[in-house]
Amino acid sequence: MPQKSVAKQILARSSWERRAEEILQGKRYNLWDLLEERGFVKDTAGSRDIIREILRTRRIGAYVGVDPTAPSMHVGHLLPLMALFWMYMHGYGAYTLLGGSTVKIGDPTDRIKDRDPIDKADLAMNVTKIHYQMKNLWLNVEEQARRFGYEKEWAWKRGVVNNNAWWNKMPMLEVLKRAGSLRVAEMMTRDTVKRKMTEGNGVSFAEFSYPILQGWDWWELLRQRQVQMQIGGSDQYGNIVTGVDIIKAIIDSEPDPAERKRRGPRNLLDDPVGFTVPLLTDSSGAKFGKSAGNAVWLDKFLTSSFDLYGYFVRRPDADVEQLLKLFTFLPLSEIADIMAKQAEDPGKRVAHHRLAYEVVTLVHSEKDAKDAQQQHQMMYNKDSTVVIPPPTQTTTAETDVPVTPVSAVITHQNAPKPDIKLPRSLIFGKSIGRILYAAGLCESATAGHRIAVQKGAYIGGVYSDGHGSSMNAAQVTWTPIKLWFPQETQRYLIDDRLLLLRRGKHNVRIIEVVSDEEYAWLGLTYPGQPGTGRLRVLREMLKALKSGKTKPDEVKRILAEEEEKEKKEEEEERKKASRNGGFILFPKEKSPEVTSLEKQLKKLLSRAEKEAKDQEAKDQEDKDQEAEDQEDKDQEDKDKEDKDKEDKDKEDKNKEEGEASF
Ligand SMILES: Nc1ncnc2c1ncn2[C@@H]1O[C@H](COP(=O)(O)OP(=O)(O)OP(=O)(O)O)[C@@H](O)[C@H]1O
Ligand SMILES: N[C@@H](Cc1ccc(O)cc1)C(=O)O
Repeated sequence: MPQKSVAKQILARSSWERRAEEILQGKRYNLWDLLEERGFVKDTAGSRDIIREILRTRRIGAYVGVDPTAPSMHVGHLLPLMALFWMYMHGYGAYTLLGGSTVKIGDPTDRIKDRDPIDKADLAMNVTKIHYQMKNLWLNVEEQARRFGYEKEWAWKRGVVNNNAWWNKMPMLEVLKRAGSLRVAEMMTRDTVKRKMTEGNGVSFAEFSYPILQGWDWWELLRQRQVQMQIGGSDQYGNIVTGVDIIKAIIDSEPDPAERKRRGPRNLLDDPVGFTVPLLTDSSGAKFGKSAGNAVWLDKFLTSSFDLYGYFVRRPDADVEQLLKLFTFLPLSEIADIMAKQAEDPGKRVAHHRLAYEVVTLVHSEKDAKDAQQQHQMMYNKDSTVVIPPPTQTTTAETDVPVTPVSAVITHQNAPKPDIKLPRSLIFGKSIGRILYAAGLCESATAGHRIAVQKGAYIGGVYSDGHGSSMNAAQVTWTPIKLWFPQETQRYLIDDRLLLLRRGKHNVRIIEVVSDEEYAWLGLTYPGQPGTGRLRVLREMLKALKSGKTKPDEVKRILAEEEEKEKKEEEEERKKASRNGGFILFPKEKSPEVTSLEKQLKKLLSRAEKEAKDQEAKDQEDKDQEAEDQEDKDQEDKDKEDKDKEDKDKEDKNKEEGEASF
């Protein structure tokens, strides 16, 4: 090991020892106390005192595992993850494990019915999506740590691991040899096993083995990264306890005498430990998650920032304080201040808005949180003030706060789906640059080509050479995209319907390839679709004409302008293409929809023109008639006036004559 690294490690160790001492003297808090005070700890595997002591004295690692049974994690997952994030921010190793192998068996915990097997394309999609979701979440945690004043040190460690990494090459014999001494009687007493045997269709060998796989994962992480702790939802208690037993069995069966010597006699502080967090449930008490179909997803494509924000703003008043403790990094003293403000005017839901803001900031971004807050303010909250929090710079000591149970009311049911649909003709016939543009991974087809030349984008899956090479769906491999011929792209299709593209490190698109008919029927268009600009304009014009909002002349003018613009753009693209090395440019073609719309518009235009002319003539007729009527009326009035005057003159004259005769 290089000297510099050794020196750093010695420094990190001595600072940890100093810190342990300060905790002992009460100058610092123990992270375990923070986790308990905030309500994260439900059950423990290992005694609380031992766990507390382990956390004080050792910079251990911890992990939370997630099986990719859906293309996104949900708000329920965030609960054990928040405990893990706290550990990271206090200097412990923190890892999220993606169950690329365990998902193929499926955790039977708390289920009576068998899980439906997951198909290859869905698995590849889920693994990819959750992998990048975890990575992005970690980047956001990094930012939140800074925002809340936790200073990152060299020794902070975090990571995303897929259990494929060991299961793909693990001989069964090795598992049986090392973990085989585990007694099954204990495992037979687990609730899930008992219930499946009495109320369900029995327990399969694979299901029975699931906790062993999970326990072995933990062992691998302990061996490779000092992960001594596992965290999970409270349904995971049985698996965590079995994991502890498996690890002990594996250690006891160590065949290497040197390793046995190195380990020495078992020390309680070396034992694997774990804890479960309370389960986030819906109002009926059902676990909030995929299987119950009541999940609020963390993926923006499945639950928008606006909806995620809305979900937290709608939590019952009685839950909001506890949710602030569980789902935010706000110090308890600040939460107390927020709750005091909330009590002054509960109608303003200051605490709810702060909770929503913090969660969206962590899961999506601060900008998304600000936008969502503004939108909510505009839509629902016209005259109430919503607090946009200033960036927090410091933490304050955590204090004792009683824990209340959390109940969550579910308002959402979102079905998982790929990010985007694209038509077959594009994937099978167009250049990769156009596909990148269509997938929203760059701002133009030309930029897409440039990215391909510079190898800045990747395609997921395994290149099929046509000789039966198949992919391991739970392990997506990425190949740099080159400026290849269009036919090349289709070879990366998974199950003939899914394409995975990535630009840079984290920008991933999961594309479902559908037939052109389905695409047209759904009324979808993609950026750069031939004739799309025209299609949109034609549709708009047709609507405007039908509603009578726009005159035919105006429509003609707009159409001519649009045509001119398209011509210019095409010319520009052609020039750029030849400047950049002259890659293949596909001629723009008119789609059948454009042709049919043009026909409809033409018909409608000529009808509208005729109607406009008729209307004009009618208007003129009406005008003439009106003028005539007015003339007649004027004449009538004049005649009446003349007659009245004549009558009055006559009357006056008679009056004068009468007066004279008296
Ligand atoms: N509602 C929840 N509250 C707290 N923790 C949860 C919740 N849902 C999931 N978790 C925890 O997140 C981790 C990963 O869970 P998992 O991947 O099995 O998701 P899940 O939603 O429980 O899946 P499924 O519904 O398919 O069983 C586990 O530790 C699990 O206990
Ligand atoms: N069994 C866990 C997921 C998991 C998978 C593998 C692990 O090593 C840990 C956890 C669940 O279903 O919630």
